Amino acid sequence: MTERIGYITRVQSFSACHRLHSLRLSDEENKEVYGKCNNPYGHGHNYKVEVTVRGKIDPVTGMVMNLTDLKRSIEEVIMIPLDHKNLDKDVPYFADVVSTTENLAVYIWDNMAKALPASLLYEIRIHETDKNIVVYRGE
Ligand SMILES: Nc1nc2c(c(=O)[nH]1)N=C([C@H](O)[C@H](O)COP(=O)(O)OP(=O)(O)OP(=O)(O)O)CN2
Ligand SMILES: [Zn+2]
Repeated sequence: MTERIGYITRVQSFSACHRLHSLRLSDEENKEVYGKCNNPYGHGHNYKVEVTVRGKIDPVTGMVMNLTDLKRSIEEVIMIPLDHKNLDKDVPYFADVVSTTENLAVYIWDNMAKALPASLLYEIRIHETDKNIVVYRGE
């Protein structure tokens, strides 16, 4: 029987605040690079994350993986550590990593890759706003 490859995606929203500020730049350089997003009071987003896995459609179960299991991993990797948090202060990873959406995608990728069966994770897509979207595929 021909092997069929499928892609399945689960979408999860969460809210968090952050400030763009690099410890490797001076205060002046931070203002120059990040502009209003370097404001010391920070700002918030309603992030929308799409987690996509790629794999063989099992001929017996009809699934690439059970979406209920994907939902559980997303809860552990995204919702518990990130929802209603200050990314820079509450998430140790961002103590010395700038909380850009690119770096947030890398953080989610690394932790989802550990939580899912080997090689299933295909893509993390984050909508930071309606207009700003970041994609990371583990490269
Ligand atoms: N490469 C990146 N650039 C920027 C990031 C980022 O994560 N990666 N983040 C920001 C800010 O955090 C900020 O969230 C951008 O918000 P804002 O400019 O308000 O968003 P919009 O572009 O959607 O707003 P409009 O003014 O309505 O166009 C900045 N850069
Ligand atoms: Zn922001």
